[in-house]
Amino acid sequence: MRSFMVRSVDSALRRRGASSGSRLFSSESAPERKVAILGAAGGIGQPLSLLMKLNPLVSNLALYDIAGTPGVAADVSHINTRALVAGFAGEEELGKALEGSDVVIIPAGVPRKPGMTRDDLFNINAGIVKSLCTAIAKYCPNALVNMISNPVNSTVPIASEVFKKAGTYDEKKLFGVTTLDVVRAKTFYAGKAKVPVAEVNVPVVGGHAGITILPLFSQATPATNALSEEDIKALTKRTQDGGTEVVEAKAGKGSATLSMAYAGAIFADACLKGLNGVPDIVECSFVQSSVTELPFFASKVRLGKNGVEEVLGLGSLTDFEKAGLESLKPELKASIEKGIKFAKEN
Ligand SMILES: NC(=O)C1=CN([C@@H]2O[C@H](COP(=O)(O)OP(=O)(O)OC[C@H]3O[C@@H](n4cnc5c(N)ncnc54)[C@H](O)[C@@H]3O)[C@@H](O)[C@H]2O)C=CC1
Ligand SMILES: O=C([O-])CC(=O)C(=O)O
Repeated sequence: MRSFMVRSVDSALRRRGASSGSRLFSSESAPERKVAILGAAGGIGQPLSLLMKLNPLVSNLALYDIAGTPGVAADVSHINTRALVAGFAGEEELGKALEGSDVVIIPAGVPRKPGMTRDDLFNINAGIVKSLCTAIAKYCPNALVNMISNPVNSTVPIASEVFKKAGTYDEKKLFGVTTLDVVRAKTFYAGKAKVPVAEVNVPVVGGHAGITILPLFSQATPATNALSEEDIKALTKRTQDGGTEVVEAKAGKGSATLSMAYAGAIFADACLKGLNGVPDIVECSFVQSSVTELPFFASKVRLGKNGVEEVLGLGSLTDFEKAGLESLKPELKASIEKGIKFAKEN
C-alpha cells in the first residue's frame, strides 16, 4: 500500500512533467535541494510535509512550527524516500530551519471560520508573515518563497516590503500560491464538460479571494462546445467560492487543508523543476507583475533557474472575462495597498 502510494504520487508528478517538459533528473542524479515548511504542524503543513517527503527532488526537508514539529518530523522521517527530515520548534530554531533553503513554503497562520472573509485573517496573519519573512531575509535571502498564508492578496505585498527593507527583495523569487484555484477550476470544468480531468488545463488569473479569482474557461483545454454561457458563469462562481464551500462544509474546523497541501506540493515541485533547469515549467501564481496596472497579479508564469523566468500575458478574453477582470481590480488593489501599508508602518 505504502509503496503503491509513493509510486503513484511520483508517477503523477512524472506525468505532469511529461505534459510541460520532460523530467531531467531521476531521484539519484537530482541536485541537493532543501525545502523548509513554516507552519508544518498545521492542517496544511502536515499533509504538505508528507507530500514533500515523497518528492524525489527534495534532499532535505526542514519542518518548522511554533510547536509540534518534532513529532511530525519523526513520523514523516520514517518514510523510505530520499529527503532527510528535521523538525524545528520555536523561534530560536527558525534560523536553523531556514539556513540553506532553496524553497520556503509558508502555510503558517490562522484559517477562516464560516462567515469570515480571507481579509478577516489579516490582523493575525500579517504579523506572522512579517516575522517569518524577516527571518527568511536573514537566513536564506536567495530562497524561492511560496506564500500560502491568507489573505494572499495582502501577504505577498507584505513579504515584498519586508524583503525590500532588508535589501534582499528579488521579485523573481516571491510567489503567492494560487494553485488551488487552478486545481479546483480543472476539477469543476472536467466534471461539467465531461472530459478526462487529468488532461485538463485552465489558467486562473487575478488574485486569491472571491471575485479576484478569475478562471479563464475560454482558454481551457481540451476545448469543448458543450458548455453554455450559464454553465461558464456557474463554473466561475464555484471556482471563486471554492474556499468558502470547504469552510462551510468543515463547519468551524478550518478551511481547505488536504487539497491545499496537494496544490502546494504541485507548485513547489514546479519551482524545484525550474531551479533544476527543466524547461517549460508553467504554473499560475500571484507575482509582481506588469500584466495589468496592478503591481501584483496572478497569471501564468514560466519558472526557471532563478525563479520567475517570464510572467505571461492574459491571452484573449471573452467579454464575460473582460468584465470580471475590470470588476476584480478595485478589491485587489485595496488588498495589495493594505499589505504594503501594514509592512511600512510596522
Ligand atoms: N493560498 C491558498 O490557496 C490557501 C491558503 N490557506 C491559508 O493557509 C493558512 C494555514 O491554514 P491551516 O493549515 O488550515 O491552519 P492551521 O491552524 O491548521 O495551521 C497553521 C499552523 O501555523 C502555525 N503557526 C502560527 N504562527 C506561526 C508562526 N509564527 N511561525 C510558524 N508557524 C506558525 C500554527 O502553529 C499551526 O500549526 C491559513 O492562513 C489559511 O487561510 C488555506 C487554504 C488555501
Ligand atoms: O478559503 C479559505 O479560507 C482558504 C483558501 O484560501 C482556499 O481554500 O482557497
